[in-house]
Amino acid sequence: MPADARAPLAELHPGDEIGAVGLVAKIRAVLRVRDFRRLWESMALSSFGDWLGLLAITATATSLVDSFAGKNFALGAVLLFRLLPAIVLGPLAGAFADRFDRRKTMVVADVLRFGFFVSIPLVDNLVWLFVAQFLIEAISLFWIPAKDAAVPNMLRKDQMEPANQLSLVTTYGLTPVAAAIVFAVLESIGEAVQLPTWADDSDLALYLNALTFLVAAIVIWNLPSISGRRAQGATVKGESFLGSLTSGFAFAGHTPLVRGLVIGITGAFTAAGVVIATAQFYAASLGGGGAAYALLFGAVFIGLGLGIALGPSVARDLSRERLFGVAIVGAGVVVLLLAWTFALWLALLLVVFMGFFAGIAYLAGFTLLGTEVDDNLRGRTFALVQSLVRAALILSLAVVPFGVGLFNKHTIDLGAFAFQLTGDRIMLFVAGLLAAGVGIIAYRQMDDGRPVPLVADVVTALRRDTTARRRLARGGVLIAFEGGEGAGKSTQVKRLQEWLTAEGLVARATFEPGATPSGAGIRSIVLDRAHAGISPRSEALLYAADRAQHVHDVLRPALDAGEVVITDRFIDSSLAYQGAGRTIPMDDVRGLSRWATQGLVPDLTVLLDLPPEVGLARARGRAAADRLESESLEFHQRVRQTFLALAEAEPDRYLVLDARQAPEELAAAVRTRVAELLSGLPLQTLPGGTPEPAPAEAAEPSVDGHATHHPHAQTGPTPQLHP
Ligand SMILES: Nc1ncnc2c1ncn2[C@@H]1O[C@H](COP(=O)(O)OP(=O)(O)OP(=O)(O)O)[C@@H](O)[C@H]1O
Ligand SMILES: Cc1cn([C@H]2C[C@H](O)[C@@H](COP(=O)(O)O)O2)c(=O)[nH]c1=O
Repeated sequence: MPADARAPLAELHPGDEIGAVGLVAKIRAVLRVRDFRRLWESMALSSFGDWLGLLAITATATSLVDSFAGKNFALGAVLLFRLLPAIVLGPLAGAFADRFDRRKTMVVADVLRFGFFVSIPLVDNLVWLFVAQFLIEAISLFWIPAKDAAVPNMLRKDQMEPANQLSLVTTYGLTPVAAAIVFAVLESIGEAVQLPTWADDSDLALYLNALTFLVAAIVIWNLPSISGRRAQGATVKGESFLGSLTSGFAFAGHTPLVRGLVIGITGAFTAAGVVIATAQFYAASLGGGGAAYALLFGAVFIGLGLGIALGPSVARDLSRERLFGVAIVGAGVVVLLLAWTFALWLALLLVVFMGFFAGIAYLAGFTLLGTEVDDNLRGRTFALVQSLVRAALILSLAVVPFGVGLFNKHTIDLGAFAFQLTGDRIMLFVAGLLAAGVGIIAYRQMDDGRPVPLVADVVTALRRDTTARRRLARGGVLIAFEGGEGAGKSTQVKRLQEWLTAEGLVARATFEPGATPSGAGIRSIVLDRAHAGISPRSEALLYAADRAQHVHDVLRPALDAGEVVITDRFIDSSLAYQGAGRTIPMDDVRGLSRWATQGLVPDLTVLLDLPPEVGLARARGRAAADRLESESLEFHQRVRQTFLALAEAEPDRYLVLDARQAPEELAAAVRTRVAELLSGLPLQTLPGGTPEPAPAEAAEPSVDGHATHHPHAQTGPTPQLHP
């Protein structure tokens, strides 16, 4: 077809799609947002301080008592005082974060934490240590929801997931390691050098920790964007503090998505508490003692890290609502398996998997809270979750030892196989059931009623099978025609569209390159013989750009509406012409096209195969040769061989026809195959199966530049087709 012979189908739409970009690039992009970067830096500093503080406080607490029991009591009390305030103060802190200037809340909290941390070594007394610890935790409860609620205002919705990945890896991966190293260094300095009494033992670590909060306060003070609209004062007009507290609870209770998240997160943390509380008994039962315990502990963190880092890309196509429930159920199933595992190596492997699922669920839940909850309720929602999480942890840590003691040891004799059933394993089993149960409940609460069955959704998402996913989502059908010059593609596309329309289906004919206004510009560049100097790579990029716009403006909307879309050329043309013709590595061309189309693959590709000399002669009978038609015969032979090789690699998805046959014969063969393909699919049908007055109308663009849906069309089962 001549370079300028095609009419544009749709106007350029200004919205840009975000492509599949690597995690590092996404994180870099997030860090380029100045205010988020500063907040992240200060959060990293505070988190480092927190871990250092925990190490220093536990060391100080145990150093302040002498007996073994006393040391254990002091250690337990430190952890209890860390968790306790959240239960009482968490919801209040959330209402505070939603009502008042979040920046001021965070700065005041950091300054107070600085003061209390400095006071611990100065007062040097166990009771004050507990009091200070309680107060620091209580203050942190105001800082955390203010920060969590502020972040979504700094970033785009699609940036929340990488931002959370970065925050979680920083808080649970980088800063604890850094804190442990610094703590060890400070401890050895304390041992090597004679220090004054106000700076001995773990005091240096506590002072350094205090300093981190002061620096964080200064950084946050200089970030006015954290305040947002709250800079002008309280924003919840006409609502008392108590009122906003209760409306926060009501929101969480009555919004299925949030209810599902709260149930899922709380249940998962209860189960996590059980796993933590039984870990030492379990490690002992594996015969590994303290070393096994340390290994299991490390394995959880490896799993968590992998889940947080890789989860979003592994399950890229799955909705986060579904991913959340599925991941909790996954973690629960692994815990159930752990309860019956007696080999250390297997237990370690399962624990990595458990951490992996837990990491995915945590990231998905946290991201959903940030993206789906309105700014004016976000603080309360985050705070409610953190209170429940801590309460769940305390409860399971307190109750589980009784459960373990209660069941004690029983030997189960199955004749050929006897094993010991211990309380810790029974508790683990209960934890697994609990996690799987809450995962299912959360999934049910949060499911948005999409018609795609869960298992098929998960399997196709993991396989990246976009075609199957489109089918599952009751999307339309994409048919591509491929072949060399003059093979008869345009002729067959037109015939097929006319037949489908006569059969009562909404069928859209389109083409590449040039089906959009910007694509038309690209078409005239790539096909104009005057542009002889275009390099192969730039040619490949031009075709990919045309395709990206084509998918965005024409193919996607039409497929989403359930139409049958027939395109004259698609990805295979790039592989054949730019890959084989221009000898660009196939994988590069494939990657480029995949990126441009976001993985869109035709349901059927009809290859009209013709010796290039015949096709070129046909094309030349029609118009003067364009830039690509003017290429050598060897070039066109490579193109033909590549088309054939692509079809050979996937015979089920291709229909290869000898294009030397008469147009009618070809059209009949195409109809037979398409009738088979469409049989029973729910597609857009014309009212009463009435044929369209003019076939081209179905492909008319709307005024906003997007493909239109036929005004009277409806989605229904495909009528019996008559090939
Ligand atoms: N089966 C056929 N046998 C003989 N001639 C045909 C056949 N199909 C189409 N033609 C003729 O060959 C020419 C090219 O056909 P058509 O435009 O459909 O091919 P095309 O593959 O779309 O070409 P291009 O790749 O240049 O866009 C037209 O003149 C058309 O009438
Ligand atoms: C999509 C696509 C096309 N080409 C080439 C193939 C043809 O020579 C022209 C298009 O002309 P037609 O008359 O519309 O068939 O462009 C290509 O090289 N790479 C592609 O991806």
